[in-house]
Amino acid sequence: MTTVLIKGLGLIGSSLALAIKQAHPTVRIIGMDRDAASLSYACQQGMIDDSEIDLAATASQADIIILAGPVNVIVADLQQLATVALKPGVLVTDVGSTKQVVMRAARALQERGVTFVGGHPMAGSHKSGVTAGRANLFENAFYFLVPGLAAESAVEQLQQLLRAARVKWLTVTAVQHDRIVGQLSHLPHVIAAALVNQTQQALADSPLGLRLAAGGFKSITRIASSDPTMWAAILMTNPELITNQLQDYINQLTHIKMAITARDQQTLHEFFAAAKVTRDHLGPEQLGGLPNFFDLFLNVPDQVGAIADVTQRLARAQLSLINIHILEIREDIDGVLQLTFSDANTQSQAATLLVAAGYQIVRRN
Ligand SMILES: NC(=O)c1ccc[n+]([C@@H]2O[C@H](COP(=O)([O-])OP(=O)(O)OC[C@H]3O[C@@H](n4cnc5c(N)ncnc54)[C@H](O)[C@@H]3O)[C@@H](O)[C@H]2O)c1
Ligand SMILES: O=C(O)C(=O)C[C@]1(C(=O)O)C=C[C@@H](O)C=C1
Repeated sequence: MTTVLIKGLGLIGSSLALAIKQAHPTVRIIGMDRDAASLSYACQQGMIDDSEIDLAATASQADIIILAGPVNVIVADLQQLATVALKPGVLVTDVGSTKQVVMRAARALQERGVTFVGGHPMAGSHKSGVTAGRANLFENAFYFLVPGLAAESAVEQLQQLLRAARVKWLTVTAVQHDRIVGQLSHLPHVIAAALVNQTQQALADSPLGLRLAAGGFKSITRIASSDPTMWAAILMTNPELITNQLQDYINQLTHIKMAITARDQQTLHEFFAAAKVTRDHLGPEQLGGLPNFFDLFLNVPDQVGAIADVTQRLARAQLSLINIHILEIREDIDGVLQLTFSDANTQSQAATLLVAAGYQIVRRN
């Protein structure tokens, strides 16, 4: 029986566990996480078979080890794995969003003859944690592989293990990876967070402030809701490339600022026209991955049992919730519940059901 150890059972680790179980129900999955509640949730949901807390003591049981914590934790795990007993023939991989630092950290392990394949599914979400995990999170998305010194058979073994994830595999070097992903993922996260922070400050004196935002602000800033720990770790492990890309971006802003100052209509038009041509050629089929998560924002009264009423109605109709988040419940004032579903159909059925029960949907994403 194959044993897979997944360390870090958050969004990505749990989604991989679900995909592995789907294609290989007999594989034994050992889950590791510093958060006990995540481990017990994963056990209850059948994502994992066993939970452990000590990597050094558990690693030797595994045929495949998947490191799925924040990048700095992956680096520390690789350093630790280089010093402990491992099964002969074990395959180690990771899912970290930066690859040069990870490949460097894997060297000591490789020098011991252990196979390491760097990995990075280019899909995810601004949501984090085990409750957001789902088997089809990566469907149709690119999954970068950095084989380094690993043999082709090791890559095939990993692809076979994760076949239910239905990804598009792409082999790259660590340098290629960090440059492309820096531009397509790391830089946008910096920009989104900077825009939210700057807007918050700029509108601090406006009574409704950010609440007046419509589609434009919401689309460009969704990812500002991502996990700060994960993103700090990513920027700390790809600093040179990101600062260069950030400087190029600042140059673009300076250029457009100068055009606005000079009332240079032609430059402004060219600026937007060039971006439109590029973006219009990127249809959904060119952009990897399925749409993300489907949210309903619901007004709920400040009454005992109000949240239970919502969840019970959904459960009776067999409409599965991925996540529930209380955004605001203040005494004597209606609160807002954020309900997250895995697909548009469930979201729409839930909306119909809840509206029929008298609830008011204030927003849907
Ligand atoms: N979120 C995304 O969109 C995305 C996409 C692709 C890859 N990644 C990468 O995948 C990795 C995991 O990201 P995620 O979105 O699943 O994050 P997450 O926050 O949902 O999960 C991380 C998990 O690691 C656990 N953890 C943190 N430090 C730990 C430690 N020292 N020991 C044990 N467990 C620890 C946390 O408790 C949490 O359960 C990161 O390296 C990230 O860069 C993220
Ligand atoms: O969809 C999102 O919310 C994501 O941020 C996913 C996203 C990205 O596209 O930037 C984030 C980090 C990853 O390493 C890969 C994918």
